[in-house]
Formats: sequence, structure tokens, C-alpha cells
Amino acid sequence: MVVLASTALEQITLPVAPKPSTYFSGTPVINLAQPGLETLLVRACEEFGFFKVTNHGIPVELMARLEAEVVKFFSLPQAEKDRAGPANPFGYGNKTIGSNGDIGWVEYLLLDVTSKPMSHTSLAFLEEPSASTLRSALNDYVSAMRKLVREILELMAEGLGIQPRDILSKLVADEESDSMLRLNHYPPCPHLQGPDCSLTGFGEHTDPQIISVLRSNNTSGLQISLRDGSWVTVPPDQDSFFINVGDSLQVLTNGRFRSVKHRVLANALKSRVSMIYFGGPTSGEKLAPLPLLMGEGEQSLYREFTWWEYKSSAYRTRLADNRLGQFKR
Ligand SMILES: C=C1C[C@]23C[C@@]1(O)CC[C@H]2[C@@]12CC[C@H](O)[C@@](C)(C(=O)O1)[C@H]2[C@@H]3C(=O)O
Ligand SMILES: O=C(O)CCC(=O)C(=O)O
Ligand SMILES: [Fe+2]
Repeated sequence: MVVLASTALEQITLPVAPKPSTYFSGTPVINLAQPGLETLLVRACEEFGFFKVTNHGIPVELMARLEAEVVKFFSLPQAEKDRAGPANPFGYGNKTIGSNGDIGWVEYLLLDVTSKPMSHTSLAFLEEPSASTLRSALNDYVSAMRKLVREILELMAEGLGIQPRDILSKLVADEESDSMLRLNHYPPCPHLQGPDCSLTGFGEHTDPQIISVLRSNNTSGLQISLRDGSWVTVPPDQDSFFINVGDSLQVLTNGRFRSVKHRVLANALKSRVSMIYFGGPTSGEKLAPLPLLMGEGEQSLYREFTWWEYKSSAYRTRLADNRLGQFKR
């Protein structure tokens, strides 16, 4: 354990993460311009629940533009940032994650981006004239994310051999589909001694939604857990997107796709900035294994539940908890 006590407010104890491992070279890479990628995509979801997407058609300028706005926001004086908080669950948060006692070396903005251009659900500070460039970058980025998740879910359905093509993508395509954007900043942690030392930025967890699309700057920190339980560090790539299979997609595929366990380590030297789009279904959507994916005599591993039921239950859990456990048959 390390006690961070630079100011009275920072008298918090964070678990020191193990030394970061060397870069993992096995992340599946899905080149969206490559014919026949559907089979690779399905294999990646089965084996890792995680893959990297290249040739995605989203201009790098759009990613860089939002990153610059996000860096600008996190560089504001603390009192200014606090005006966007607390995160309950939406808004600005600093070191506390969720409301059940999780902490990490991270500050963030969590935004509800469910309705089209962010309107009634957005935070008041985003409506202010001073936030207009951030708002515009967010709107453009979120529109690109909506398209990308639909495309990827359609390719998954093709790879799984199920129809119609939009059987998965329609779950995230409704105007009411529950989508969020998380902007995370992991500042360098000066209390750490040496470049090899690291600290938990965002503790291990799975994402509850269907799919998450992560983009970060060129600072490492993201780790995924492999089937054998070992943790590996994903090499950063600021021009690509990383996709996580979420708990809901694990359920829809009756466990064939793996909801990937992941976490982030902060380091002593470099800031990490990440932007994650979470695509979830509408509140009332019933989640259960898709009958088309069930083999002869295959039993459903999960009881049917609505997204609302799952989300409310997830928000009562700690990050590392096995949220799907209580929905197992
Ligand atoms: C500790 C928590 C934070 C979280 C809600 C929860 O109670 C359990 C799930 C967490 C998570 C992980 C993925 C996303 O970052 C997130 C926004 C989500 O939907 O589930 C967070 C939640 C959060 O930070 O509010
Ligand atoms: O910041 C990151 O790179 C990942 C964070 C994450 O997993 C999350 O916000 O759910
Ligand atoms: Fe996550």
C-alpha cells in the first residue's frame, strides 16, 4: 500500500499495482478494410473479448481534436473542474470511481450521451459558451462512435452466421439506447519512485454494456486479463481503437464471447488520457442468450433480465465484483 498525502484532501490509500509487465504482442488486430475479417473478429471475441481496430475510417484529426479539448478541460483549475462534479454517476470525478468505495489515480468526466446531440442529458457546464469547442468535438466524436459500434456489431453477427445483419447492432442503435462517454485522465504520480513503479489508475473490472470502444493517447497503462488469469500490458496506439466485449454481449452469446477483465495502471512520468464510448441497450431491453446462437440441447447460462435490472444491480457493486454472478442460472 502507498499513502498519498500531498495535501490533506489526498490522504487516501491506493493499492500499489504489480510492476507492469512487458508489452503483449498478441492483441488481435482487425483491419476493417480487409475482406474476410469476420472470422478473425469472432475468434478474438471468443479468445480475448478484446481486439484492436485499424482502418476504421474515423479521421485521426477528430480523435486528436477531442483529446486536445479533454486535455484543456483537465488543465483547468481544480475549482473550475469541480463545477462539473460530483460524478453521481455523471459529471466530474476525482479519485473516487462509482459510489461503493472504489478509488484510483484518475480524474474523469462521465457523460450520458444517449440522446442525439447532447441535449437535456448533458451537464450544465457543457452548455456554457466557454465549453462550445469541447461540446462540438464531443458531438462529432460520439456520432462517429455510434456508427463504428453499429458496423462492428454487424460484422460480429455476420461472423457468427446469424441474421438479420442488425440483430446485435439494433440493440445500440435506438435513440433511447443507453450510451455513455468516459474521458479519463491519469496524471503522472510523483509519489512513485522510478519509471517501473506503478499505481492502480482504474481497478480491474468488466464493462457492463454490450460493447466499449477505447481510444487513448500514446501512454501505456491498459492491461487485460487473459484466459489463464495472467495480466498483460496492451501497447498503446493512438490512431486505433480498442474494443471490449461487455457483460451484456457475453450474455447474448451465452458465454461464447468473453467480457474482458481489464484495468489501468498509472505511472510516475506520463499522463494517460483515454476516451471510452460504452454502447448499451435501451432500459427495457430484455437480455438473454440469442436462440439463434444456441446449439442443440444447449442450456442458457443466464436468466433473462432487462438492461435496467442489470445496470441498477451493477451500480450497487464494487469494480472488481463478478456482476453477472447473480444472473446465472
Ligand atoms: C464501481 C462502479 C463504477 C461503475 C459502476 C460501478 O458500481 C460498477 C461498474 C463501473 C463501470 C465500469 C465501466 C464504465 O467505466 C462505467 C461507467 C460503467 O458503466 O460501469 C463504470 C461505472 C461508473 O464509473 O459509474
Ligand atoms: O482508461 C482506460 O484506458 C480504461 C478505463 C476503463 O476501463 C473504463 O473507464 O471502463
Ligand atoms: Fe472498462
